[in-house]
Amino acid sequence: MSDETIMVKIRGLGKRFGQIQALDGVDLDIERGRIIGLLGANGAGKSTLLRHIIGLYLPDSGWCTTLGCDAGRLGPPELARIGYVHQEGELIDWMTAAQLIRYVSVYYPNWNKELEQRLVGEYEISLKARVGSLSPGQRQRLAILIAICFEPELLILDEPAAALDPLARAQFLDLLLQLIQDQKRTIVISSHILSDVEKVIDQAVVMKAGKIVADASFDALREKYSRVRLTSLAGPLPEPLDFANVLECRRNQSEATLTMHDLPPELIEAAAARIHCQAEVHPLPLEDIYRIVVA
Ligand SMILES: Nc1ncnc2c1ncn2[C@@H]1O[C@H](COP(=O)(O)OP(=O)(O)OP(=O)(O)O)[C@@H](O)[C@H]1O
Repeated sequence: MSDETIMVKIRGLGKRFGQIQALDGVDLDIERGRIIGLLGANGAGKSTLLRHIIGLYLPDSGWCTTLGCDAGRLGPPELARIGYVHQEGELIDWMTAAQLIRYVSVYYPNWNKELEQRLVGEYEISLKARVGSLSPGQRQRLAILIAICFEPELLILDEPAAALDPLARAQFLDLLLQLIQDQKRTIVISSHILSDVEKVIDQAVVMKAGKIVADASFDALREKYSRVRLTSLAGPLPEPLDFANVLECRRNQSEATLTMHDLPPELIEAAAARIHCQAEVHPLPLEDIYRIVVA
């Protein structure tokens, strides 16, 4: 794949904080135009990985290039193409929201004034309020506005929705969906709210104890895992059920719900017909896929 299409390339990345191996041999390619969900339990290494991508941390071993440049040496031209929103977003507290927006926007020739005005309205940002007086959710909205309005090619979102109320989260997801209409934009989003993430991502990267344990297109994961509801058409279900590739089974006399992997719907339906059952095959929600992958 040409380097033009790879926004971030990571090989053998390792980072230790004292006794803690926060990253342990991470390899990852992030392609242009993708929206990637970075998932993992608390302490899995997500924020540490994202901070390496933008050069805030330097690796102990391995390397990371971002926009074709060693991440530790990103300069103003590259940083002007990267947006970053994180949980502890540091904003300038003594300014009003309006002053902060103006202060940031002058640095960016691409600043999208129309998007700014739309987000100020949709997010109900009080322009006259001092940044330091805003609630965590209001600060988060302001941080999102600032990271998005200069139209970065690469947008790194570290738990961007953690402080948002359900309505603001839904608005934020809509906004992400609009942003990715632009095929050139790439978004990496870490979040624990998997029901949100699954609405927008097309690649899932799952971390556990500093390693990547899954890196796949979301479509491939949804093909790999399925939930099957079996209903007996004649008499009780056989005991045991003669099905391959079953990860979990809940059943009673006449119905069963199976979590399965690597079995196409045609084969599931054929196996169900052999035991006189009807099978409904559904994709597995991301939350369940995640549970299986990190087990
Ligand atoms: N600056 C630091 N100093 C010391 N330890 C750190 C530092 N940053 C991260 N760690 C440790 O590295 C590990 C990975 O942390 P990281 O913040 O990357 O995890 P995470 O997956 O983002 O977690 P969460 O979902 O809770 O945000 C944790 O054990 C954390 O305590």
